[in-house]
Amino acid sequence: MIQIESVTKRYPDGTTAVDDLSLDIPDGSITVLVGPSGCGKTTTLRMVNRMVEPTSGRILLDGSDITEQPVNALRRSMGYVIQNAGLFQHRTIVDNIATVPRMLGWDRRKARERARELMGRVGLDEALAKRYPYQLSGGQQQRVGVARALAADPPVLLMDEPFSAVDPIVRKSLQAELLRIQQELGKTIVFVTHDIDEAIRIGDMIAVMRTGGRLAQFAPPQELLSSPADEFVEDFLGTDRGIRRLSFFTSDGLALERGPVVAVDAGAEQVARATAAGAPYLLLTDADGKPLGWVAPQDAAGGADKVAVGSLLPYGRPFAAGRESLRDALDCAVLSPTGWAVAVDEQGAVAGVVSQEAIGAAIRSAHAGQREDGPAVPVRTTKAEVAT
Ligand SMILES: Nc1ncnc2c1ncn2[C@@H]1O[C@H](COP(=O)(O)OP(=O)(O)OP(=O)(O)O)[C@@H](O)[C@H]1O
Repeated sequence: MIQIESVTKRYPDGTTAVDDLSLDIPDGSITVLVGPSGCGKTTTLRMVNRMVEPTSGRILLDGSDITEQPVNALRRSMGYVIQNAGLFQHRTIVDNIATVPRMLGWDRRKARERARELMGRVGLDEALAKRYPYQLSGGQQQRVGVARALAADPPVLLMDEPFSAVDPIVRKSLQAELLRIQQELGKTIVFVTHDIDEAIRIGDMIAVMRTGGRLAQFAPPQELLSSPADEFVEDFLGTDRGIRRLSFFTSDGLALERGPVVAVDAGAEQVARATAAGAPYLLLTDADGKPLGWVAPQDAAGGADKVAVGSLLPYGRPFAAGRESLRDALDCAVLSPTGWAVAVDEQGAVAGVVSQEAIGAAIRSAHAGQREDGPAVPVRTTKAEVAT
């Protein structure tokens, strides 16, 4: 655990960058420092690896004051990733990643082997190993930066706005990759960003800082969204926090209906049975159970096999039953022309359909459950999928 105890940093020009900050950063999870520009996030991160020394207070790593060990040893136990990756331009990708192992005295072959293994782990094609950084995209360079920080297998990763310079789609895939790596390797990650959406997507714990280097709130994302400590945090979270909070509720408990689902070769009798279930539309599926589209019951009364597939209403984006959140289910229902969301299993076959009203009821009961039981525990798989 990293414990930041009453730490203050005043720069020589009198700027107070961090003011009496105390934080317990748990092991094996992602803690995000978030806040407006200039609120002291980078200064805090750099005090953890002693690139900046506090004016007062102290920082403990596994119970020991970090000033008690040689600074080089401390930094070797902490990978460091920065915006734009900070790669060595004159070194190949594989040698960039092998930098720290080489510094630690590994022979070249072993260090390069490790580097190639890490390329796979961060989703880089091995064919890029011999290239130079300028021959890679921004997103690929950030992956190299993460691989380089992981090379000596440090227990701690410090990441300073690592994904800020890439476009939103690449950024989402880097976030998903980080969550996957975190699940596999269980590192203690301290991540700085000014983007609250990024913080909510990847953080297990989020420290919201305000200008002047003071802590506004330290809480898991779902608690931040449900109970912001004050107006500053509320404003910082933005207007749609109710919707975003739904990302933390699984779609597990949704009552999926199979009644209105009929195969494309269903005859008039089966259609009549499905119609009797009372849903305003029927969902037709192909021979593998995959969704084809919606049809009004009266238009299929002669049998689903008589309906032209081209005339079906589109089913929109289905959601993965149980694996995606209530937010995904609601999004699917809102975007569906019928107001019903389609749930699919891992093979993409229809698991059932669900109306906006039923999703609304599930949201109400999830909120009621949360009020009784305290903050909901985030579903990690859901979270990883949110980031993809
Ligand atoms: N070396 C320095 N000397 C003087 N003031 C500094 C120094 N480094 C940072 N500051 C000031 O300290 C405050 C906190 O800076 P810091 O970089 O930690 O903030 P930040 O939250 O990471 O900002 P950003 O999101 O813009 O990167 C700012 O007012 C900044 O101008």
